[in-house]
Amino acid sequence: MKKLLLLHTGGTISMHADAESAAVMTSEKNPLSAELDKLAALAEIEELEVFNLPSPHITPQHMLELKSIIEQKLATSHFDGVVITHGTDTLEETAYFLDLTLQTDTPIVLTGAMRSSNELGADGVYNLLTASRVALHKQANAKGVLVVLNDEIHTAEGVTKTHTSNVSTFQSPSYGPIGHVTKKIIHFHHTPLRTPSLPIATLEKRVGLLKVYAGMEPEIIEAIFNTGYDGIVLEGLGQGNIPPALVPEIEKLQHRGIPVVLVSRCFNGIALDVYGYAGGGRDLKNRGVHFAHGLNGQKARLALLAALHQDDVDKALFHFFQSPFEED
Ligand SMILES: NC(=O)C[C@H](N)C(=O)O
Repeated sequence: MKKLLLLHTGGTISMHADAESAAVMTSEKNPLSAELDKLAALAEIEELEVFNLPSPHITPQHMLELKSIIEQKLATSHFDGVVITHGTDTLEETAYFLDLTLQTDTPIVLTGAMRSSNELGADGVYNLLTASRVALHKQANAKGVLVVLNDEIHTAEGVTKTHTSNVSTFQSPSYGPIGHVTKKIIHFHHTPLRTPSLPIATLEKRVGLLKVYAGMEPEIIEAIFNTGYDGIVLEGLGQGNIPPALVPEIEKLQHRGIPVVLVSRCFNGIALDVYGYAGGGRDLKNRGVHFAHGLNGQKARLALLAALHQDDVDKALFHFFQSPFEED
């Protein structure tokens, strides 16, 4: 029989709606634990409650702790797959952090739910079942960390939460899902390219994320670096541009050795060094700004955070943000 490691971290999938107020609340006893008989035919399950947190309470420190537990479990016993239940609000960030920092071919699949355990149409147990089927499937090997909800299989790198409440909230805007789950078969139709990994053991640095807007005031950036950030990600405009008033602040950051990474605030596409005007992508690249090539802001923030913890930060920034995208 196959072996599955099931790790709970909290989120709506582990919550219930209060009978009186209808507010969705953290459950003392995880409602999923009473449903494990539904997975019994698939595998022998080892279940562990790592946290019981709503996902807005999850920090990179929790992600690091989760990563260490996975490493330790995979080093001491054989598991055919790992499933992690997680709140959906920051699920993509934990998935991407694990994808960046873990080095294993064992399938690791995150799942969650949009409706809590006792709500009509609750999607948690169903998502847990399909995520487990994917994690135990031989084709899930060596595909990096995956996210499975609503019968779709997404990569940690591509996926994002796109809707506040709809059960089909998880989408990969640039590439679509890499596979689908049906009642009978699991159909992988794409093989993702693996992202370069940035292994880390500790977290001491701070990286901020700012959304750029028309007429953005330079004082915001000044305020950020006066409060001790080690790196900044800007969600720029369009193909990767910012208002010219911000450029002197970007220069100050460069002089202080604080790396700046640029992504686009657009929902789809890649930030690039196309425009040569003041604050345009070409101008920013010439000033040493790094481009995150299709990552969204919250994931670029984690990539920069991980890069800042490498022994040779410049090499890590180049290795991660530049070299994989250069044409021969
Ligand atoms: N659907 C969910 O899981 C949302 C919840 N606020 C969480 O992320 O914990």
